[in-house]
Amino acid sequence: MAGASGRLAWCRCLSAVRSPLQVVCFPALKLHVSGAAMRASLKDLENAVNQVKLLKKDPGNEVKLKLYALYKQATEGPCNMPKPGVFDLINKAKWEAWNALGSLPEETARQNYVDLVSSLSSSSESSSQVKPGADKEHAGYGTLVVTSEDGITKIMLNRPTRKNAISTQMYQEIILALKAASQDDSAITVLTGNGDFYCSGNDLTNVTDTPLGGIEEKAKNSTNLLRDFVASFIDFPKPLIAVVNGPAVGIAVTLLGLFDIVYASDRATFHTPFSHLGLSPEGCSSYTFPKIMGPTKATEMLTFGKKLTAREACAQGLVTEVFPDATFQKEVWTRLTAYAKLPSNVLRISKQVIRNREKEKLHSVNVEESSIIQGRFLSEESMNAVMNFLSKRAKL
Ligand SMILES: CCCCC/C=C/C(=O)SCCNC(=O)CCNC(=O)[C@H](O)C(C)(C)COP(=O)(O)OP(=O)(O)OC[C@H]1O[C@@H](n2cnc3c(N)ncnc32)[C@H](O)[C@@H]1OP(=O)(O)O
Repeated sequence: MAGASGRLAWCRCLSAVRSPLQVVCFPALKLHVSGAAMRASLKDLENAVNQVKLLKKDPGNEVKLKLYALYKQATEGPCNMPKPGVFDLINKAKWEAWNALGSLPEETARQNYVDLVSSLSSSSESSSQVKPGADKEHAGYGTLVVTSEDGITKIMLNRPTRKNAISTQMYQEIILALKAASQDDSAITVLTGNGDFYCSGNDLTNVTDTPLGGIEEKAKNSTNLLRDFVASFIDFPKPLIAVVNGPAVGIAVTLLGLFDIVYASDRATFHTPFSHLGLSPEGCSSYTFPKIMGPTKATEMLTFGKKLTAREACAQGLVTEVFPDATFQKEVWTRLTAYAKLPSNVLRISKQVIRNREKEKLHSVNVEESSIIQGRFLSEESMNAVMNFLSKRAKL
């Protein structure tokens, strides 16, 4: 079906995504998927394409890429183009957006396109009037988008082209964002990812900025950062909710044991390949995982790197509830908005009653895990694994 409609979409996107710089600079939008009945027709798709032209507000390049990818998937099926070269940034971004949809059925892509346009149209209509409670974006973050609205502070990991890998800057910004959220007047705090991944874990290029003190100093700095980062989750005083919008890897998975609720799209997977990377468990998972799922299931994940589907993770208690990807955002945010209306002081007290007696233990586990991993950072296995990834010889 790679006919005129496909070529039209390509041209449309070429004019929409003007420069790679804009892809980075436009603020990311919330992609609320409407819960409209499934099965948009071809006519609905055509109407939605026309509606895009009438939007009053530029939706930003992230959304345009998403629209492009959904349109291509809806009209041509899974990505059928060769990956563009590294310097062809615009076409590479488009290719990645389309390719990320994998084997999503054409009808689902069509429905998602129509839903996305309808959510953009309604937000574009209301954006001309400043209404109370409208999204308030917190300034000053380079790797996150942090917003507060309707009693919810949302911390969104925002490096979608790196699958939201956690760079050194992102570790530091998450610590700061959690600190700020712990003191703001929101009732609950949510961590989620922008794009098709929740988070691909530690950014493996973090090791490349070795300080003057050499790799020993690098290992020490990384360990201190890891310990402080995990401590900020242990100490977080209000309900902390993970909205796992896609695959999660490494530290993004282990930390889930410190969250109060974990909602996952059925597209999400949970993978902790520490042994493959020459590393040892962190994020207090050596303690929380055996408690959550029992020691043998924890060993399969943490020692042998077994990757779980969202449904498996839910059956094992790591995930609270799984939602179909097509309605994930709508269902989860509807539920969270209702939860956030409960009295915020009671939510805080309730969390602390449930969690506080474990806090001391968790801090001591964190210190112990961090000291063990410091040795692992310097091991030959770990360095080889990182080098293999960086030289593109290995992927999980
Ligand atoms: C403070 C220290 C803490 C230390 C504790 C360690 C904790 C951990 O989290 S261990 C786990 C670390 N994570 C990984 O090993 C994941 C590595 N990434 C991958 O295997 C894959 O990228 C993937 C499976 C996550 C996704 O594959 P795919 O869908 O095919 O997408 P790409 O590989 O093309 O990714 C796009 C782009 O993003 C780069 N990237 C993805 N993840 C990472 C990462 N974790 N670190 C650095 N870079 C990452 C990837 O290299 C691609 O870049 P380009 O090729 O330049 O486009």
